[in-house]
Amino acid sequence: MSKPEDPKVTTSPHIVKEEVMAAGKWVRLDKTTYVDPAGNTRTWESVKRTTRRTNTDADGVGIIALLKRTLHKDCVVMVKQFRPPLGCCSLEFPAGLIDEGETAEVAALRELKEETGYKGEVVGVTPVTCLDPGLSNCTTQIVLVNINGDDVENINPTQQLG
Ligand SMILES: Nc1nc(=O)[nH]c2c1ncn2[C@H]1C[C@H](O)[C@@H](COP(=O)(O)OP(=O)(O)O)O1
Repeated sequence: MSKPEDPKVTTSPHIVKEEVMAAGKWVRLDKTTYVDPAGNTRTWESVKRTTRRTNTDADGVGIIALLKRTLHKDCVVMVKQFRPPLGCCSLEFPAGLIDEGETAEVAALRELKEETGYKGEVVGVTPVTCLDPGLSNCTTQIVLVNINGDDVENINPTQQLG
């Protein structure tokens, strides 16, 4: 039993090792062994994407795109798509993985064009965020984009999905 005069043990939490439990083409499941802040060695089941590019901290981008047109209220552009992990359609911000050599800004404009047909202009980018850190190290940057809806290129936008 510790006595009041005992020095308090402090530990910087850290990873000890990661073992692959299952691996697919897009994601893998790791057993992560780590030391917690109290100094206890524990394990955690962690999901990781296999596709993260070199020289980037973010796996993907989410795009908040504002469609601006003369004599119209501004609209936020959303996409509806079937999401296999959910087993149903999801209404969501346009999004996608960052390709090799792309910045978050470049990836955002490419994904916006592919998913909505709109040509946009980047007006802001967030730092890297992790949306579900208890499950996965998957990270995202949110990119803010304006779309000039009066531009002739944006009058009849067409998805360009592969
Ligand atoms: N977790 C995934 N499982 C898959 O079987 N396939 C996946 C996963 N994540 C991405 N992909 C595939 C699906 C697309 O062909 C490409 C690009 O995806 P992304 O850029 O993320 O675009 P969205 O489908 O709009 O998210 O990767």
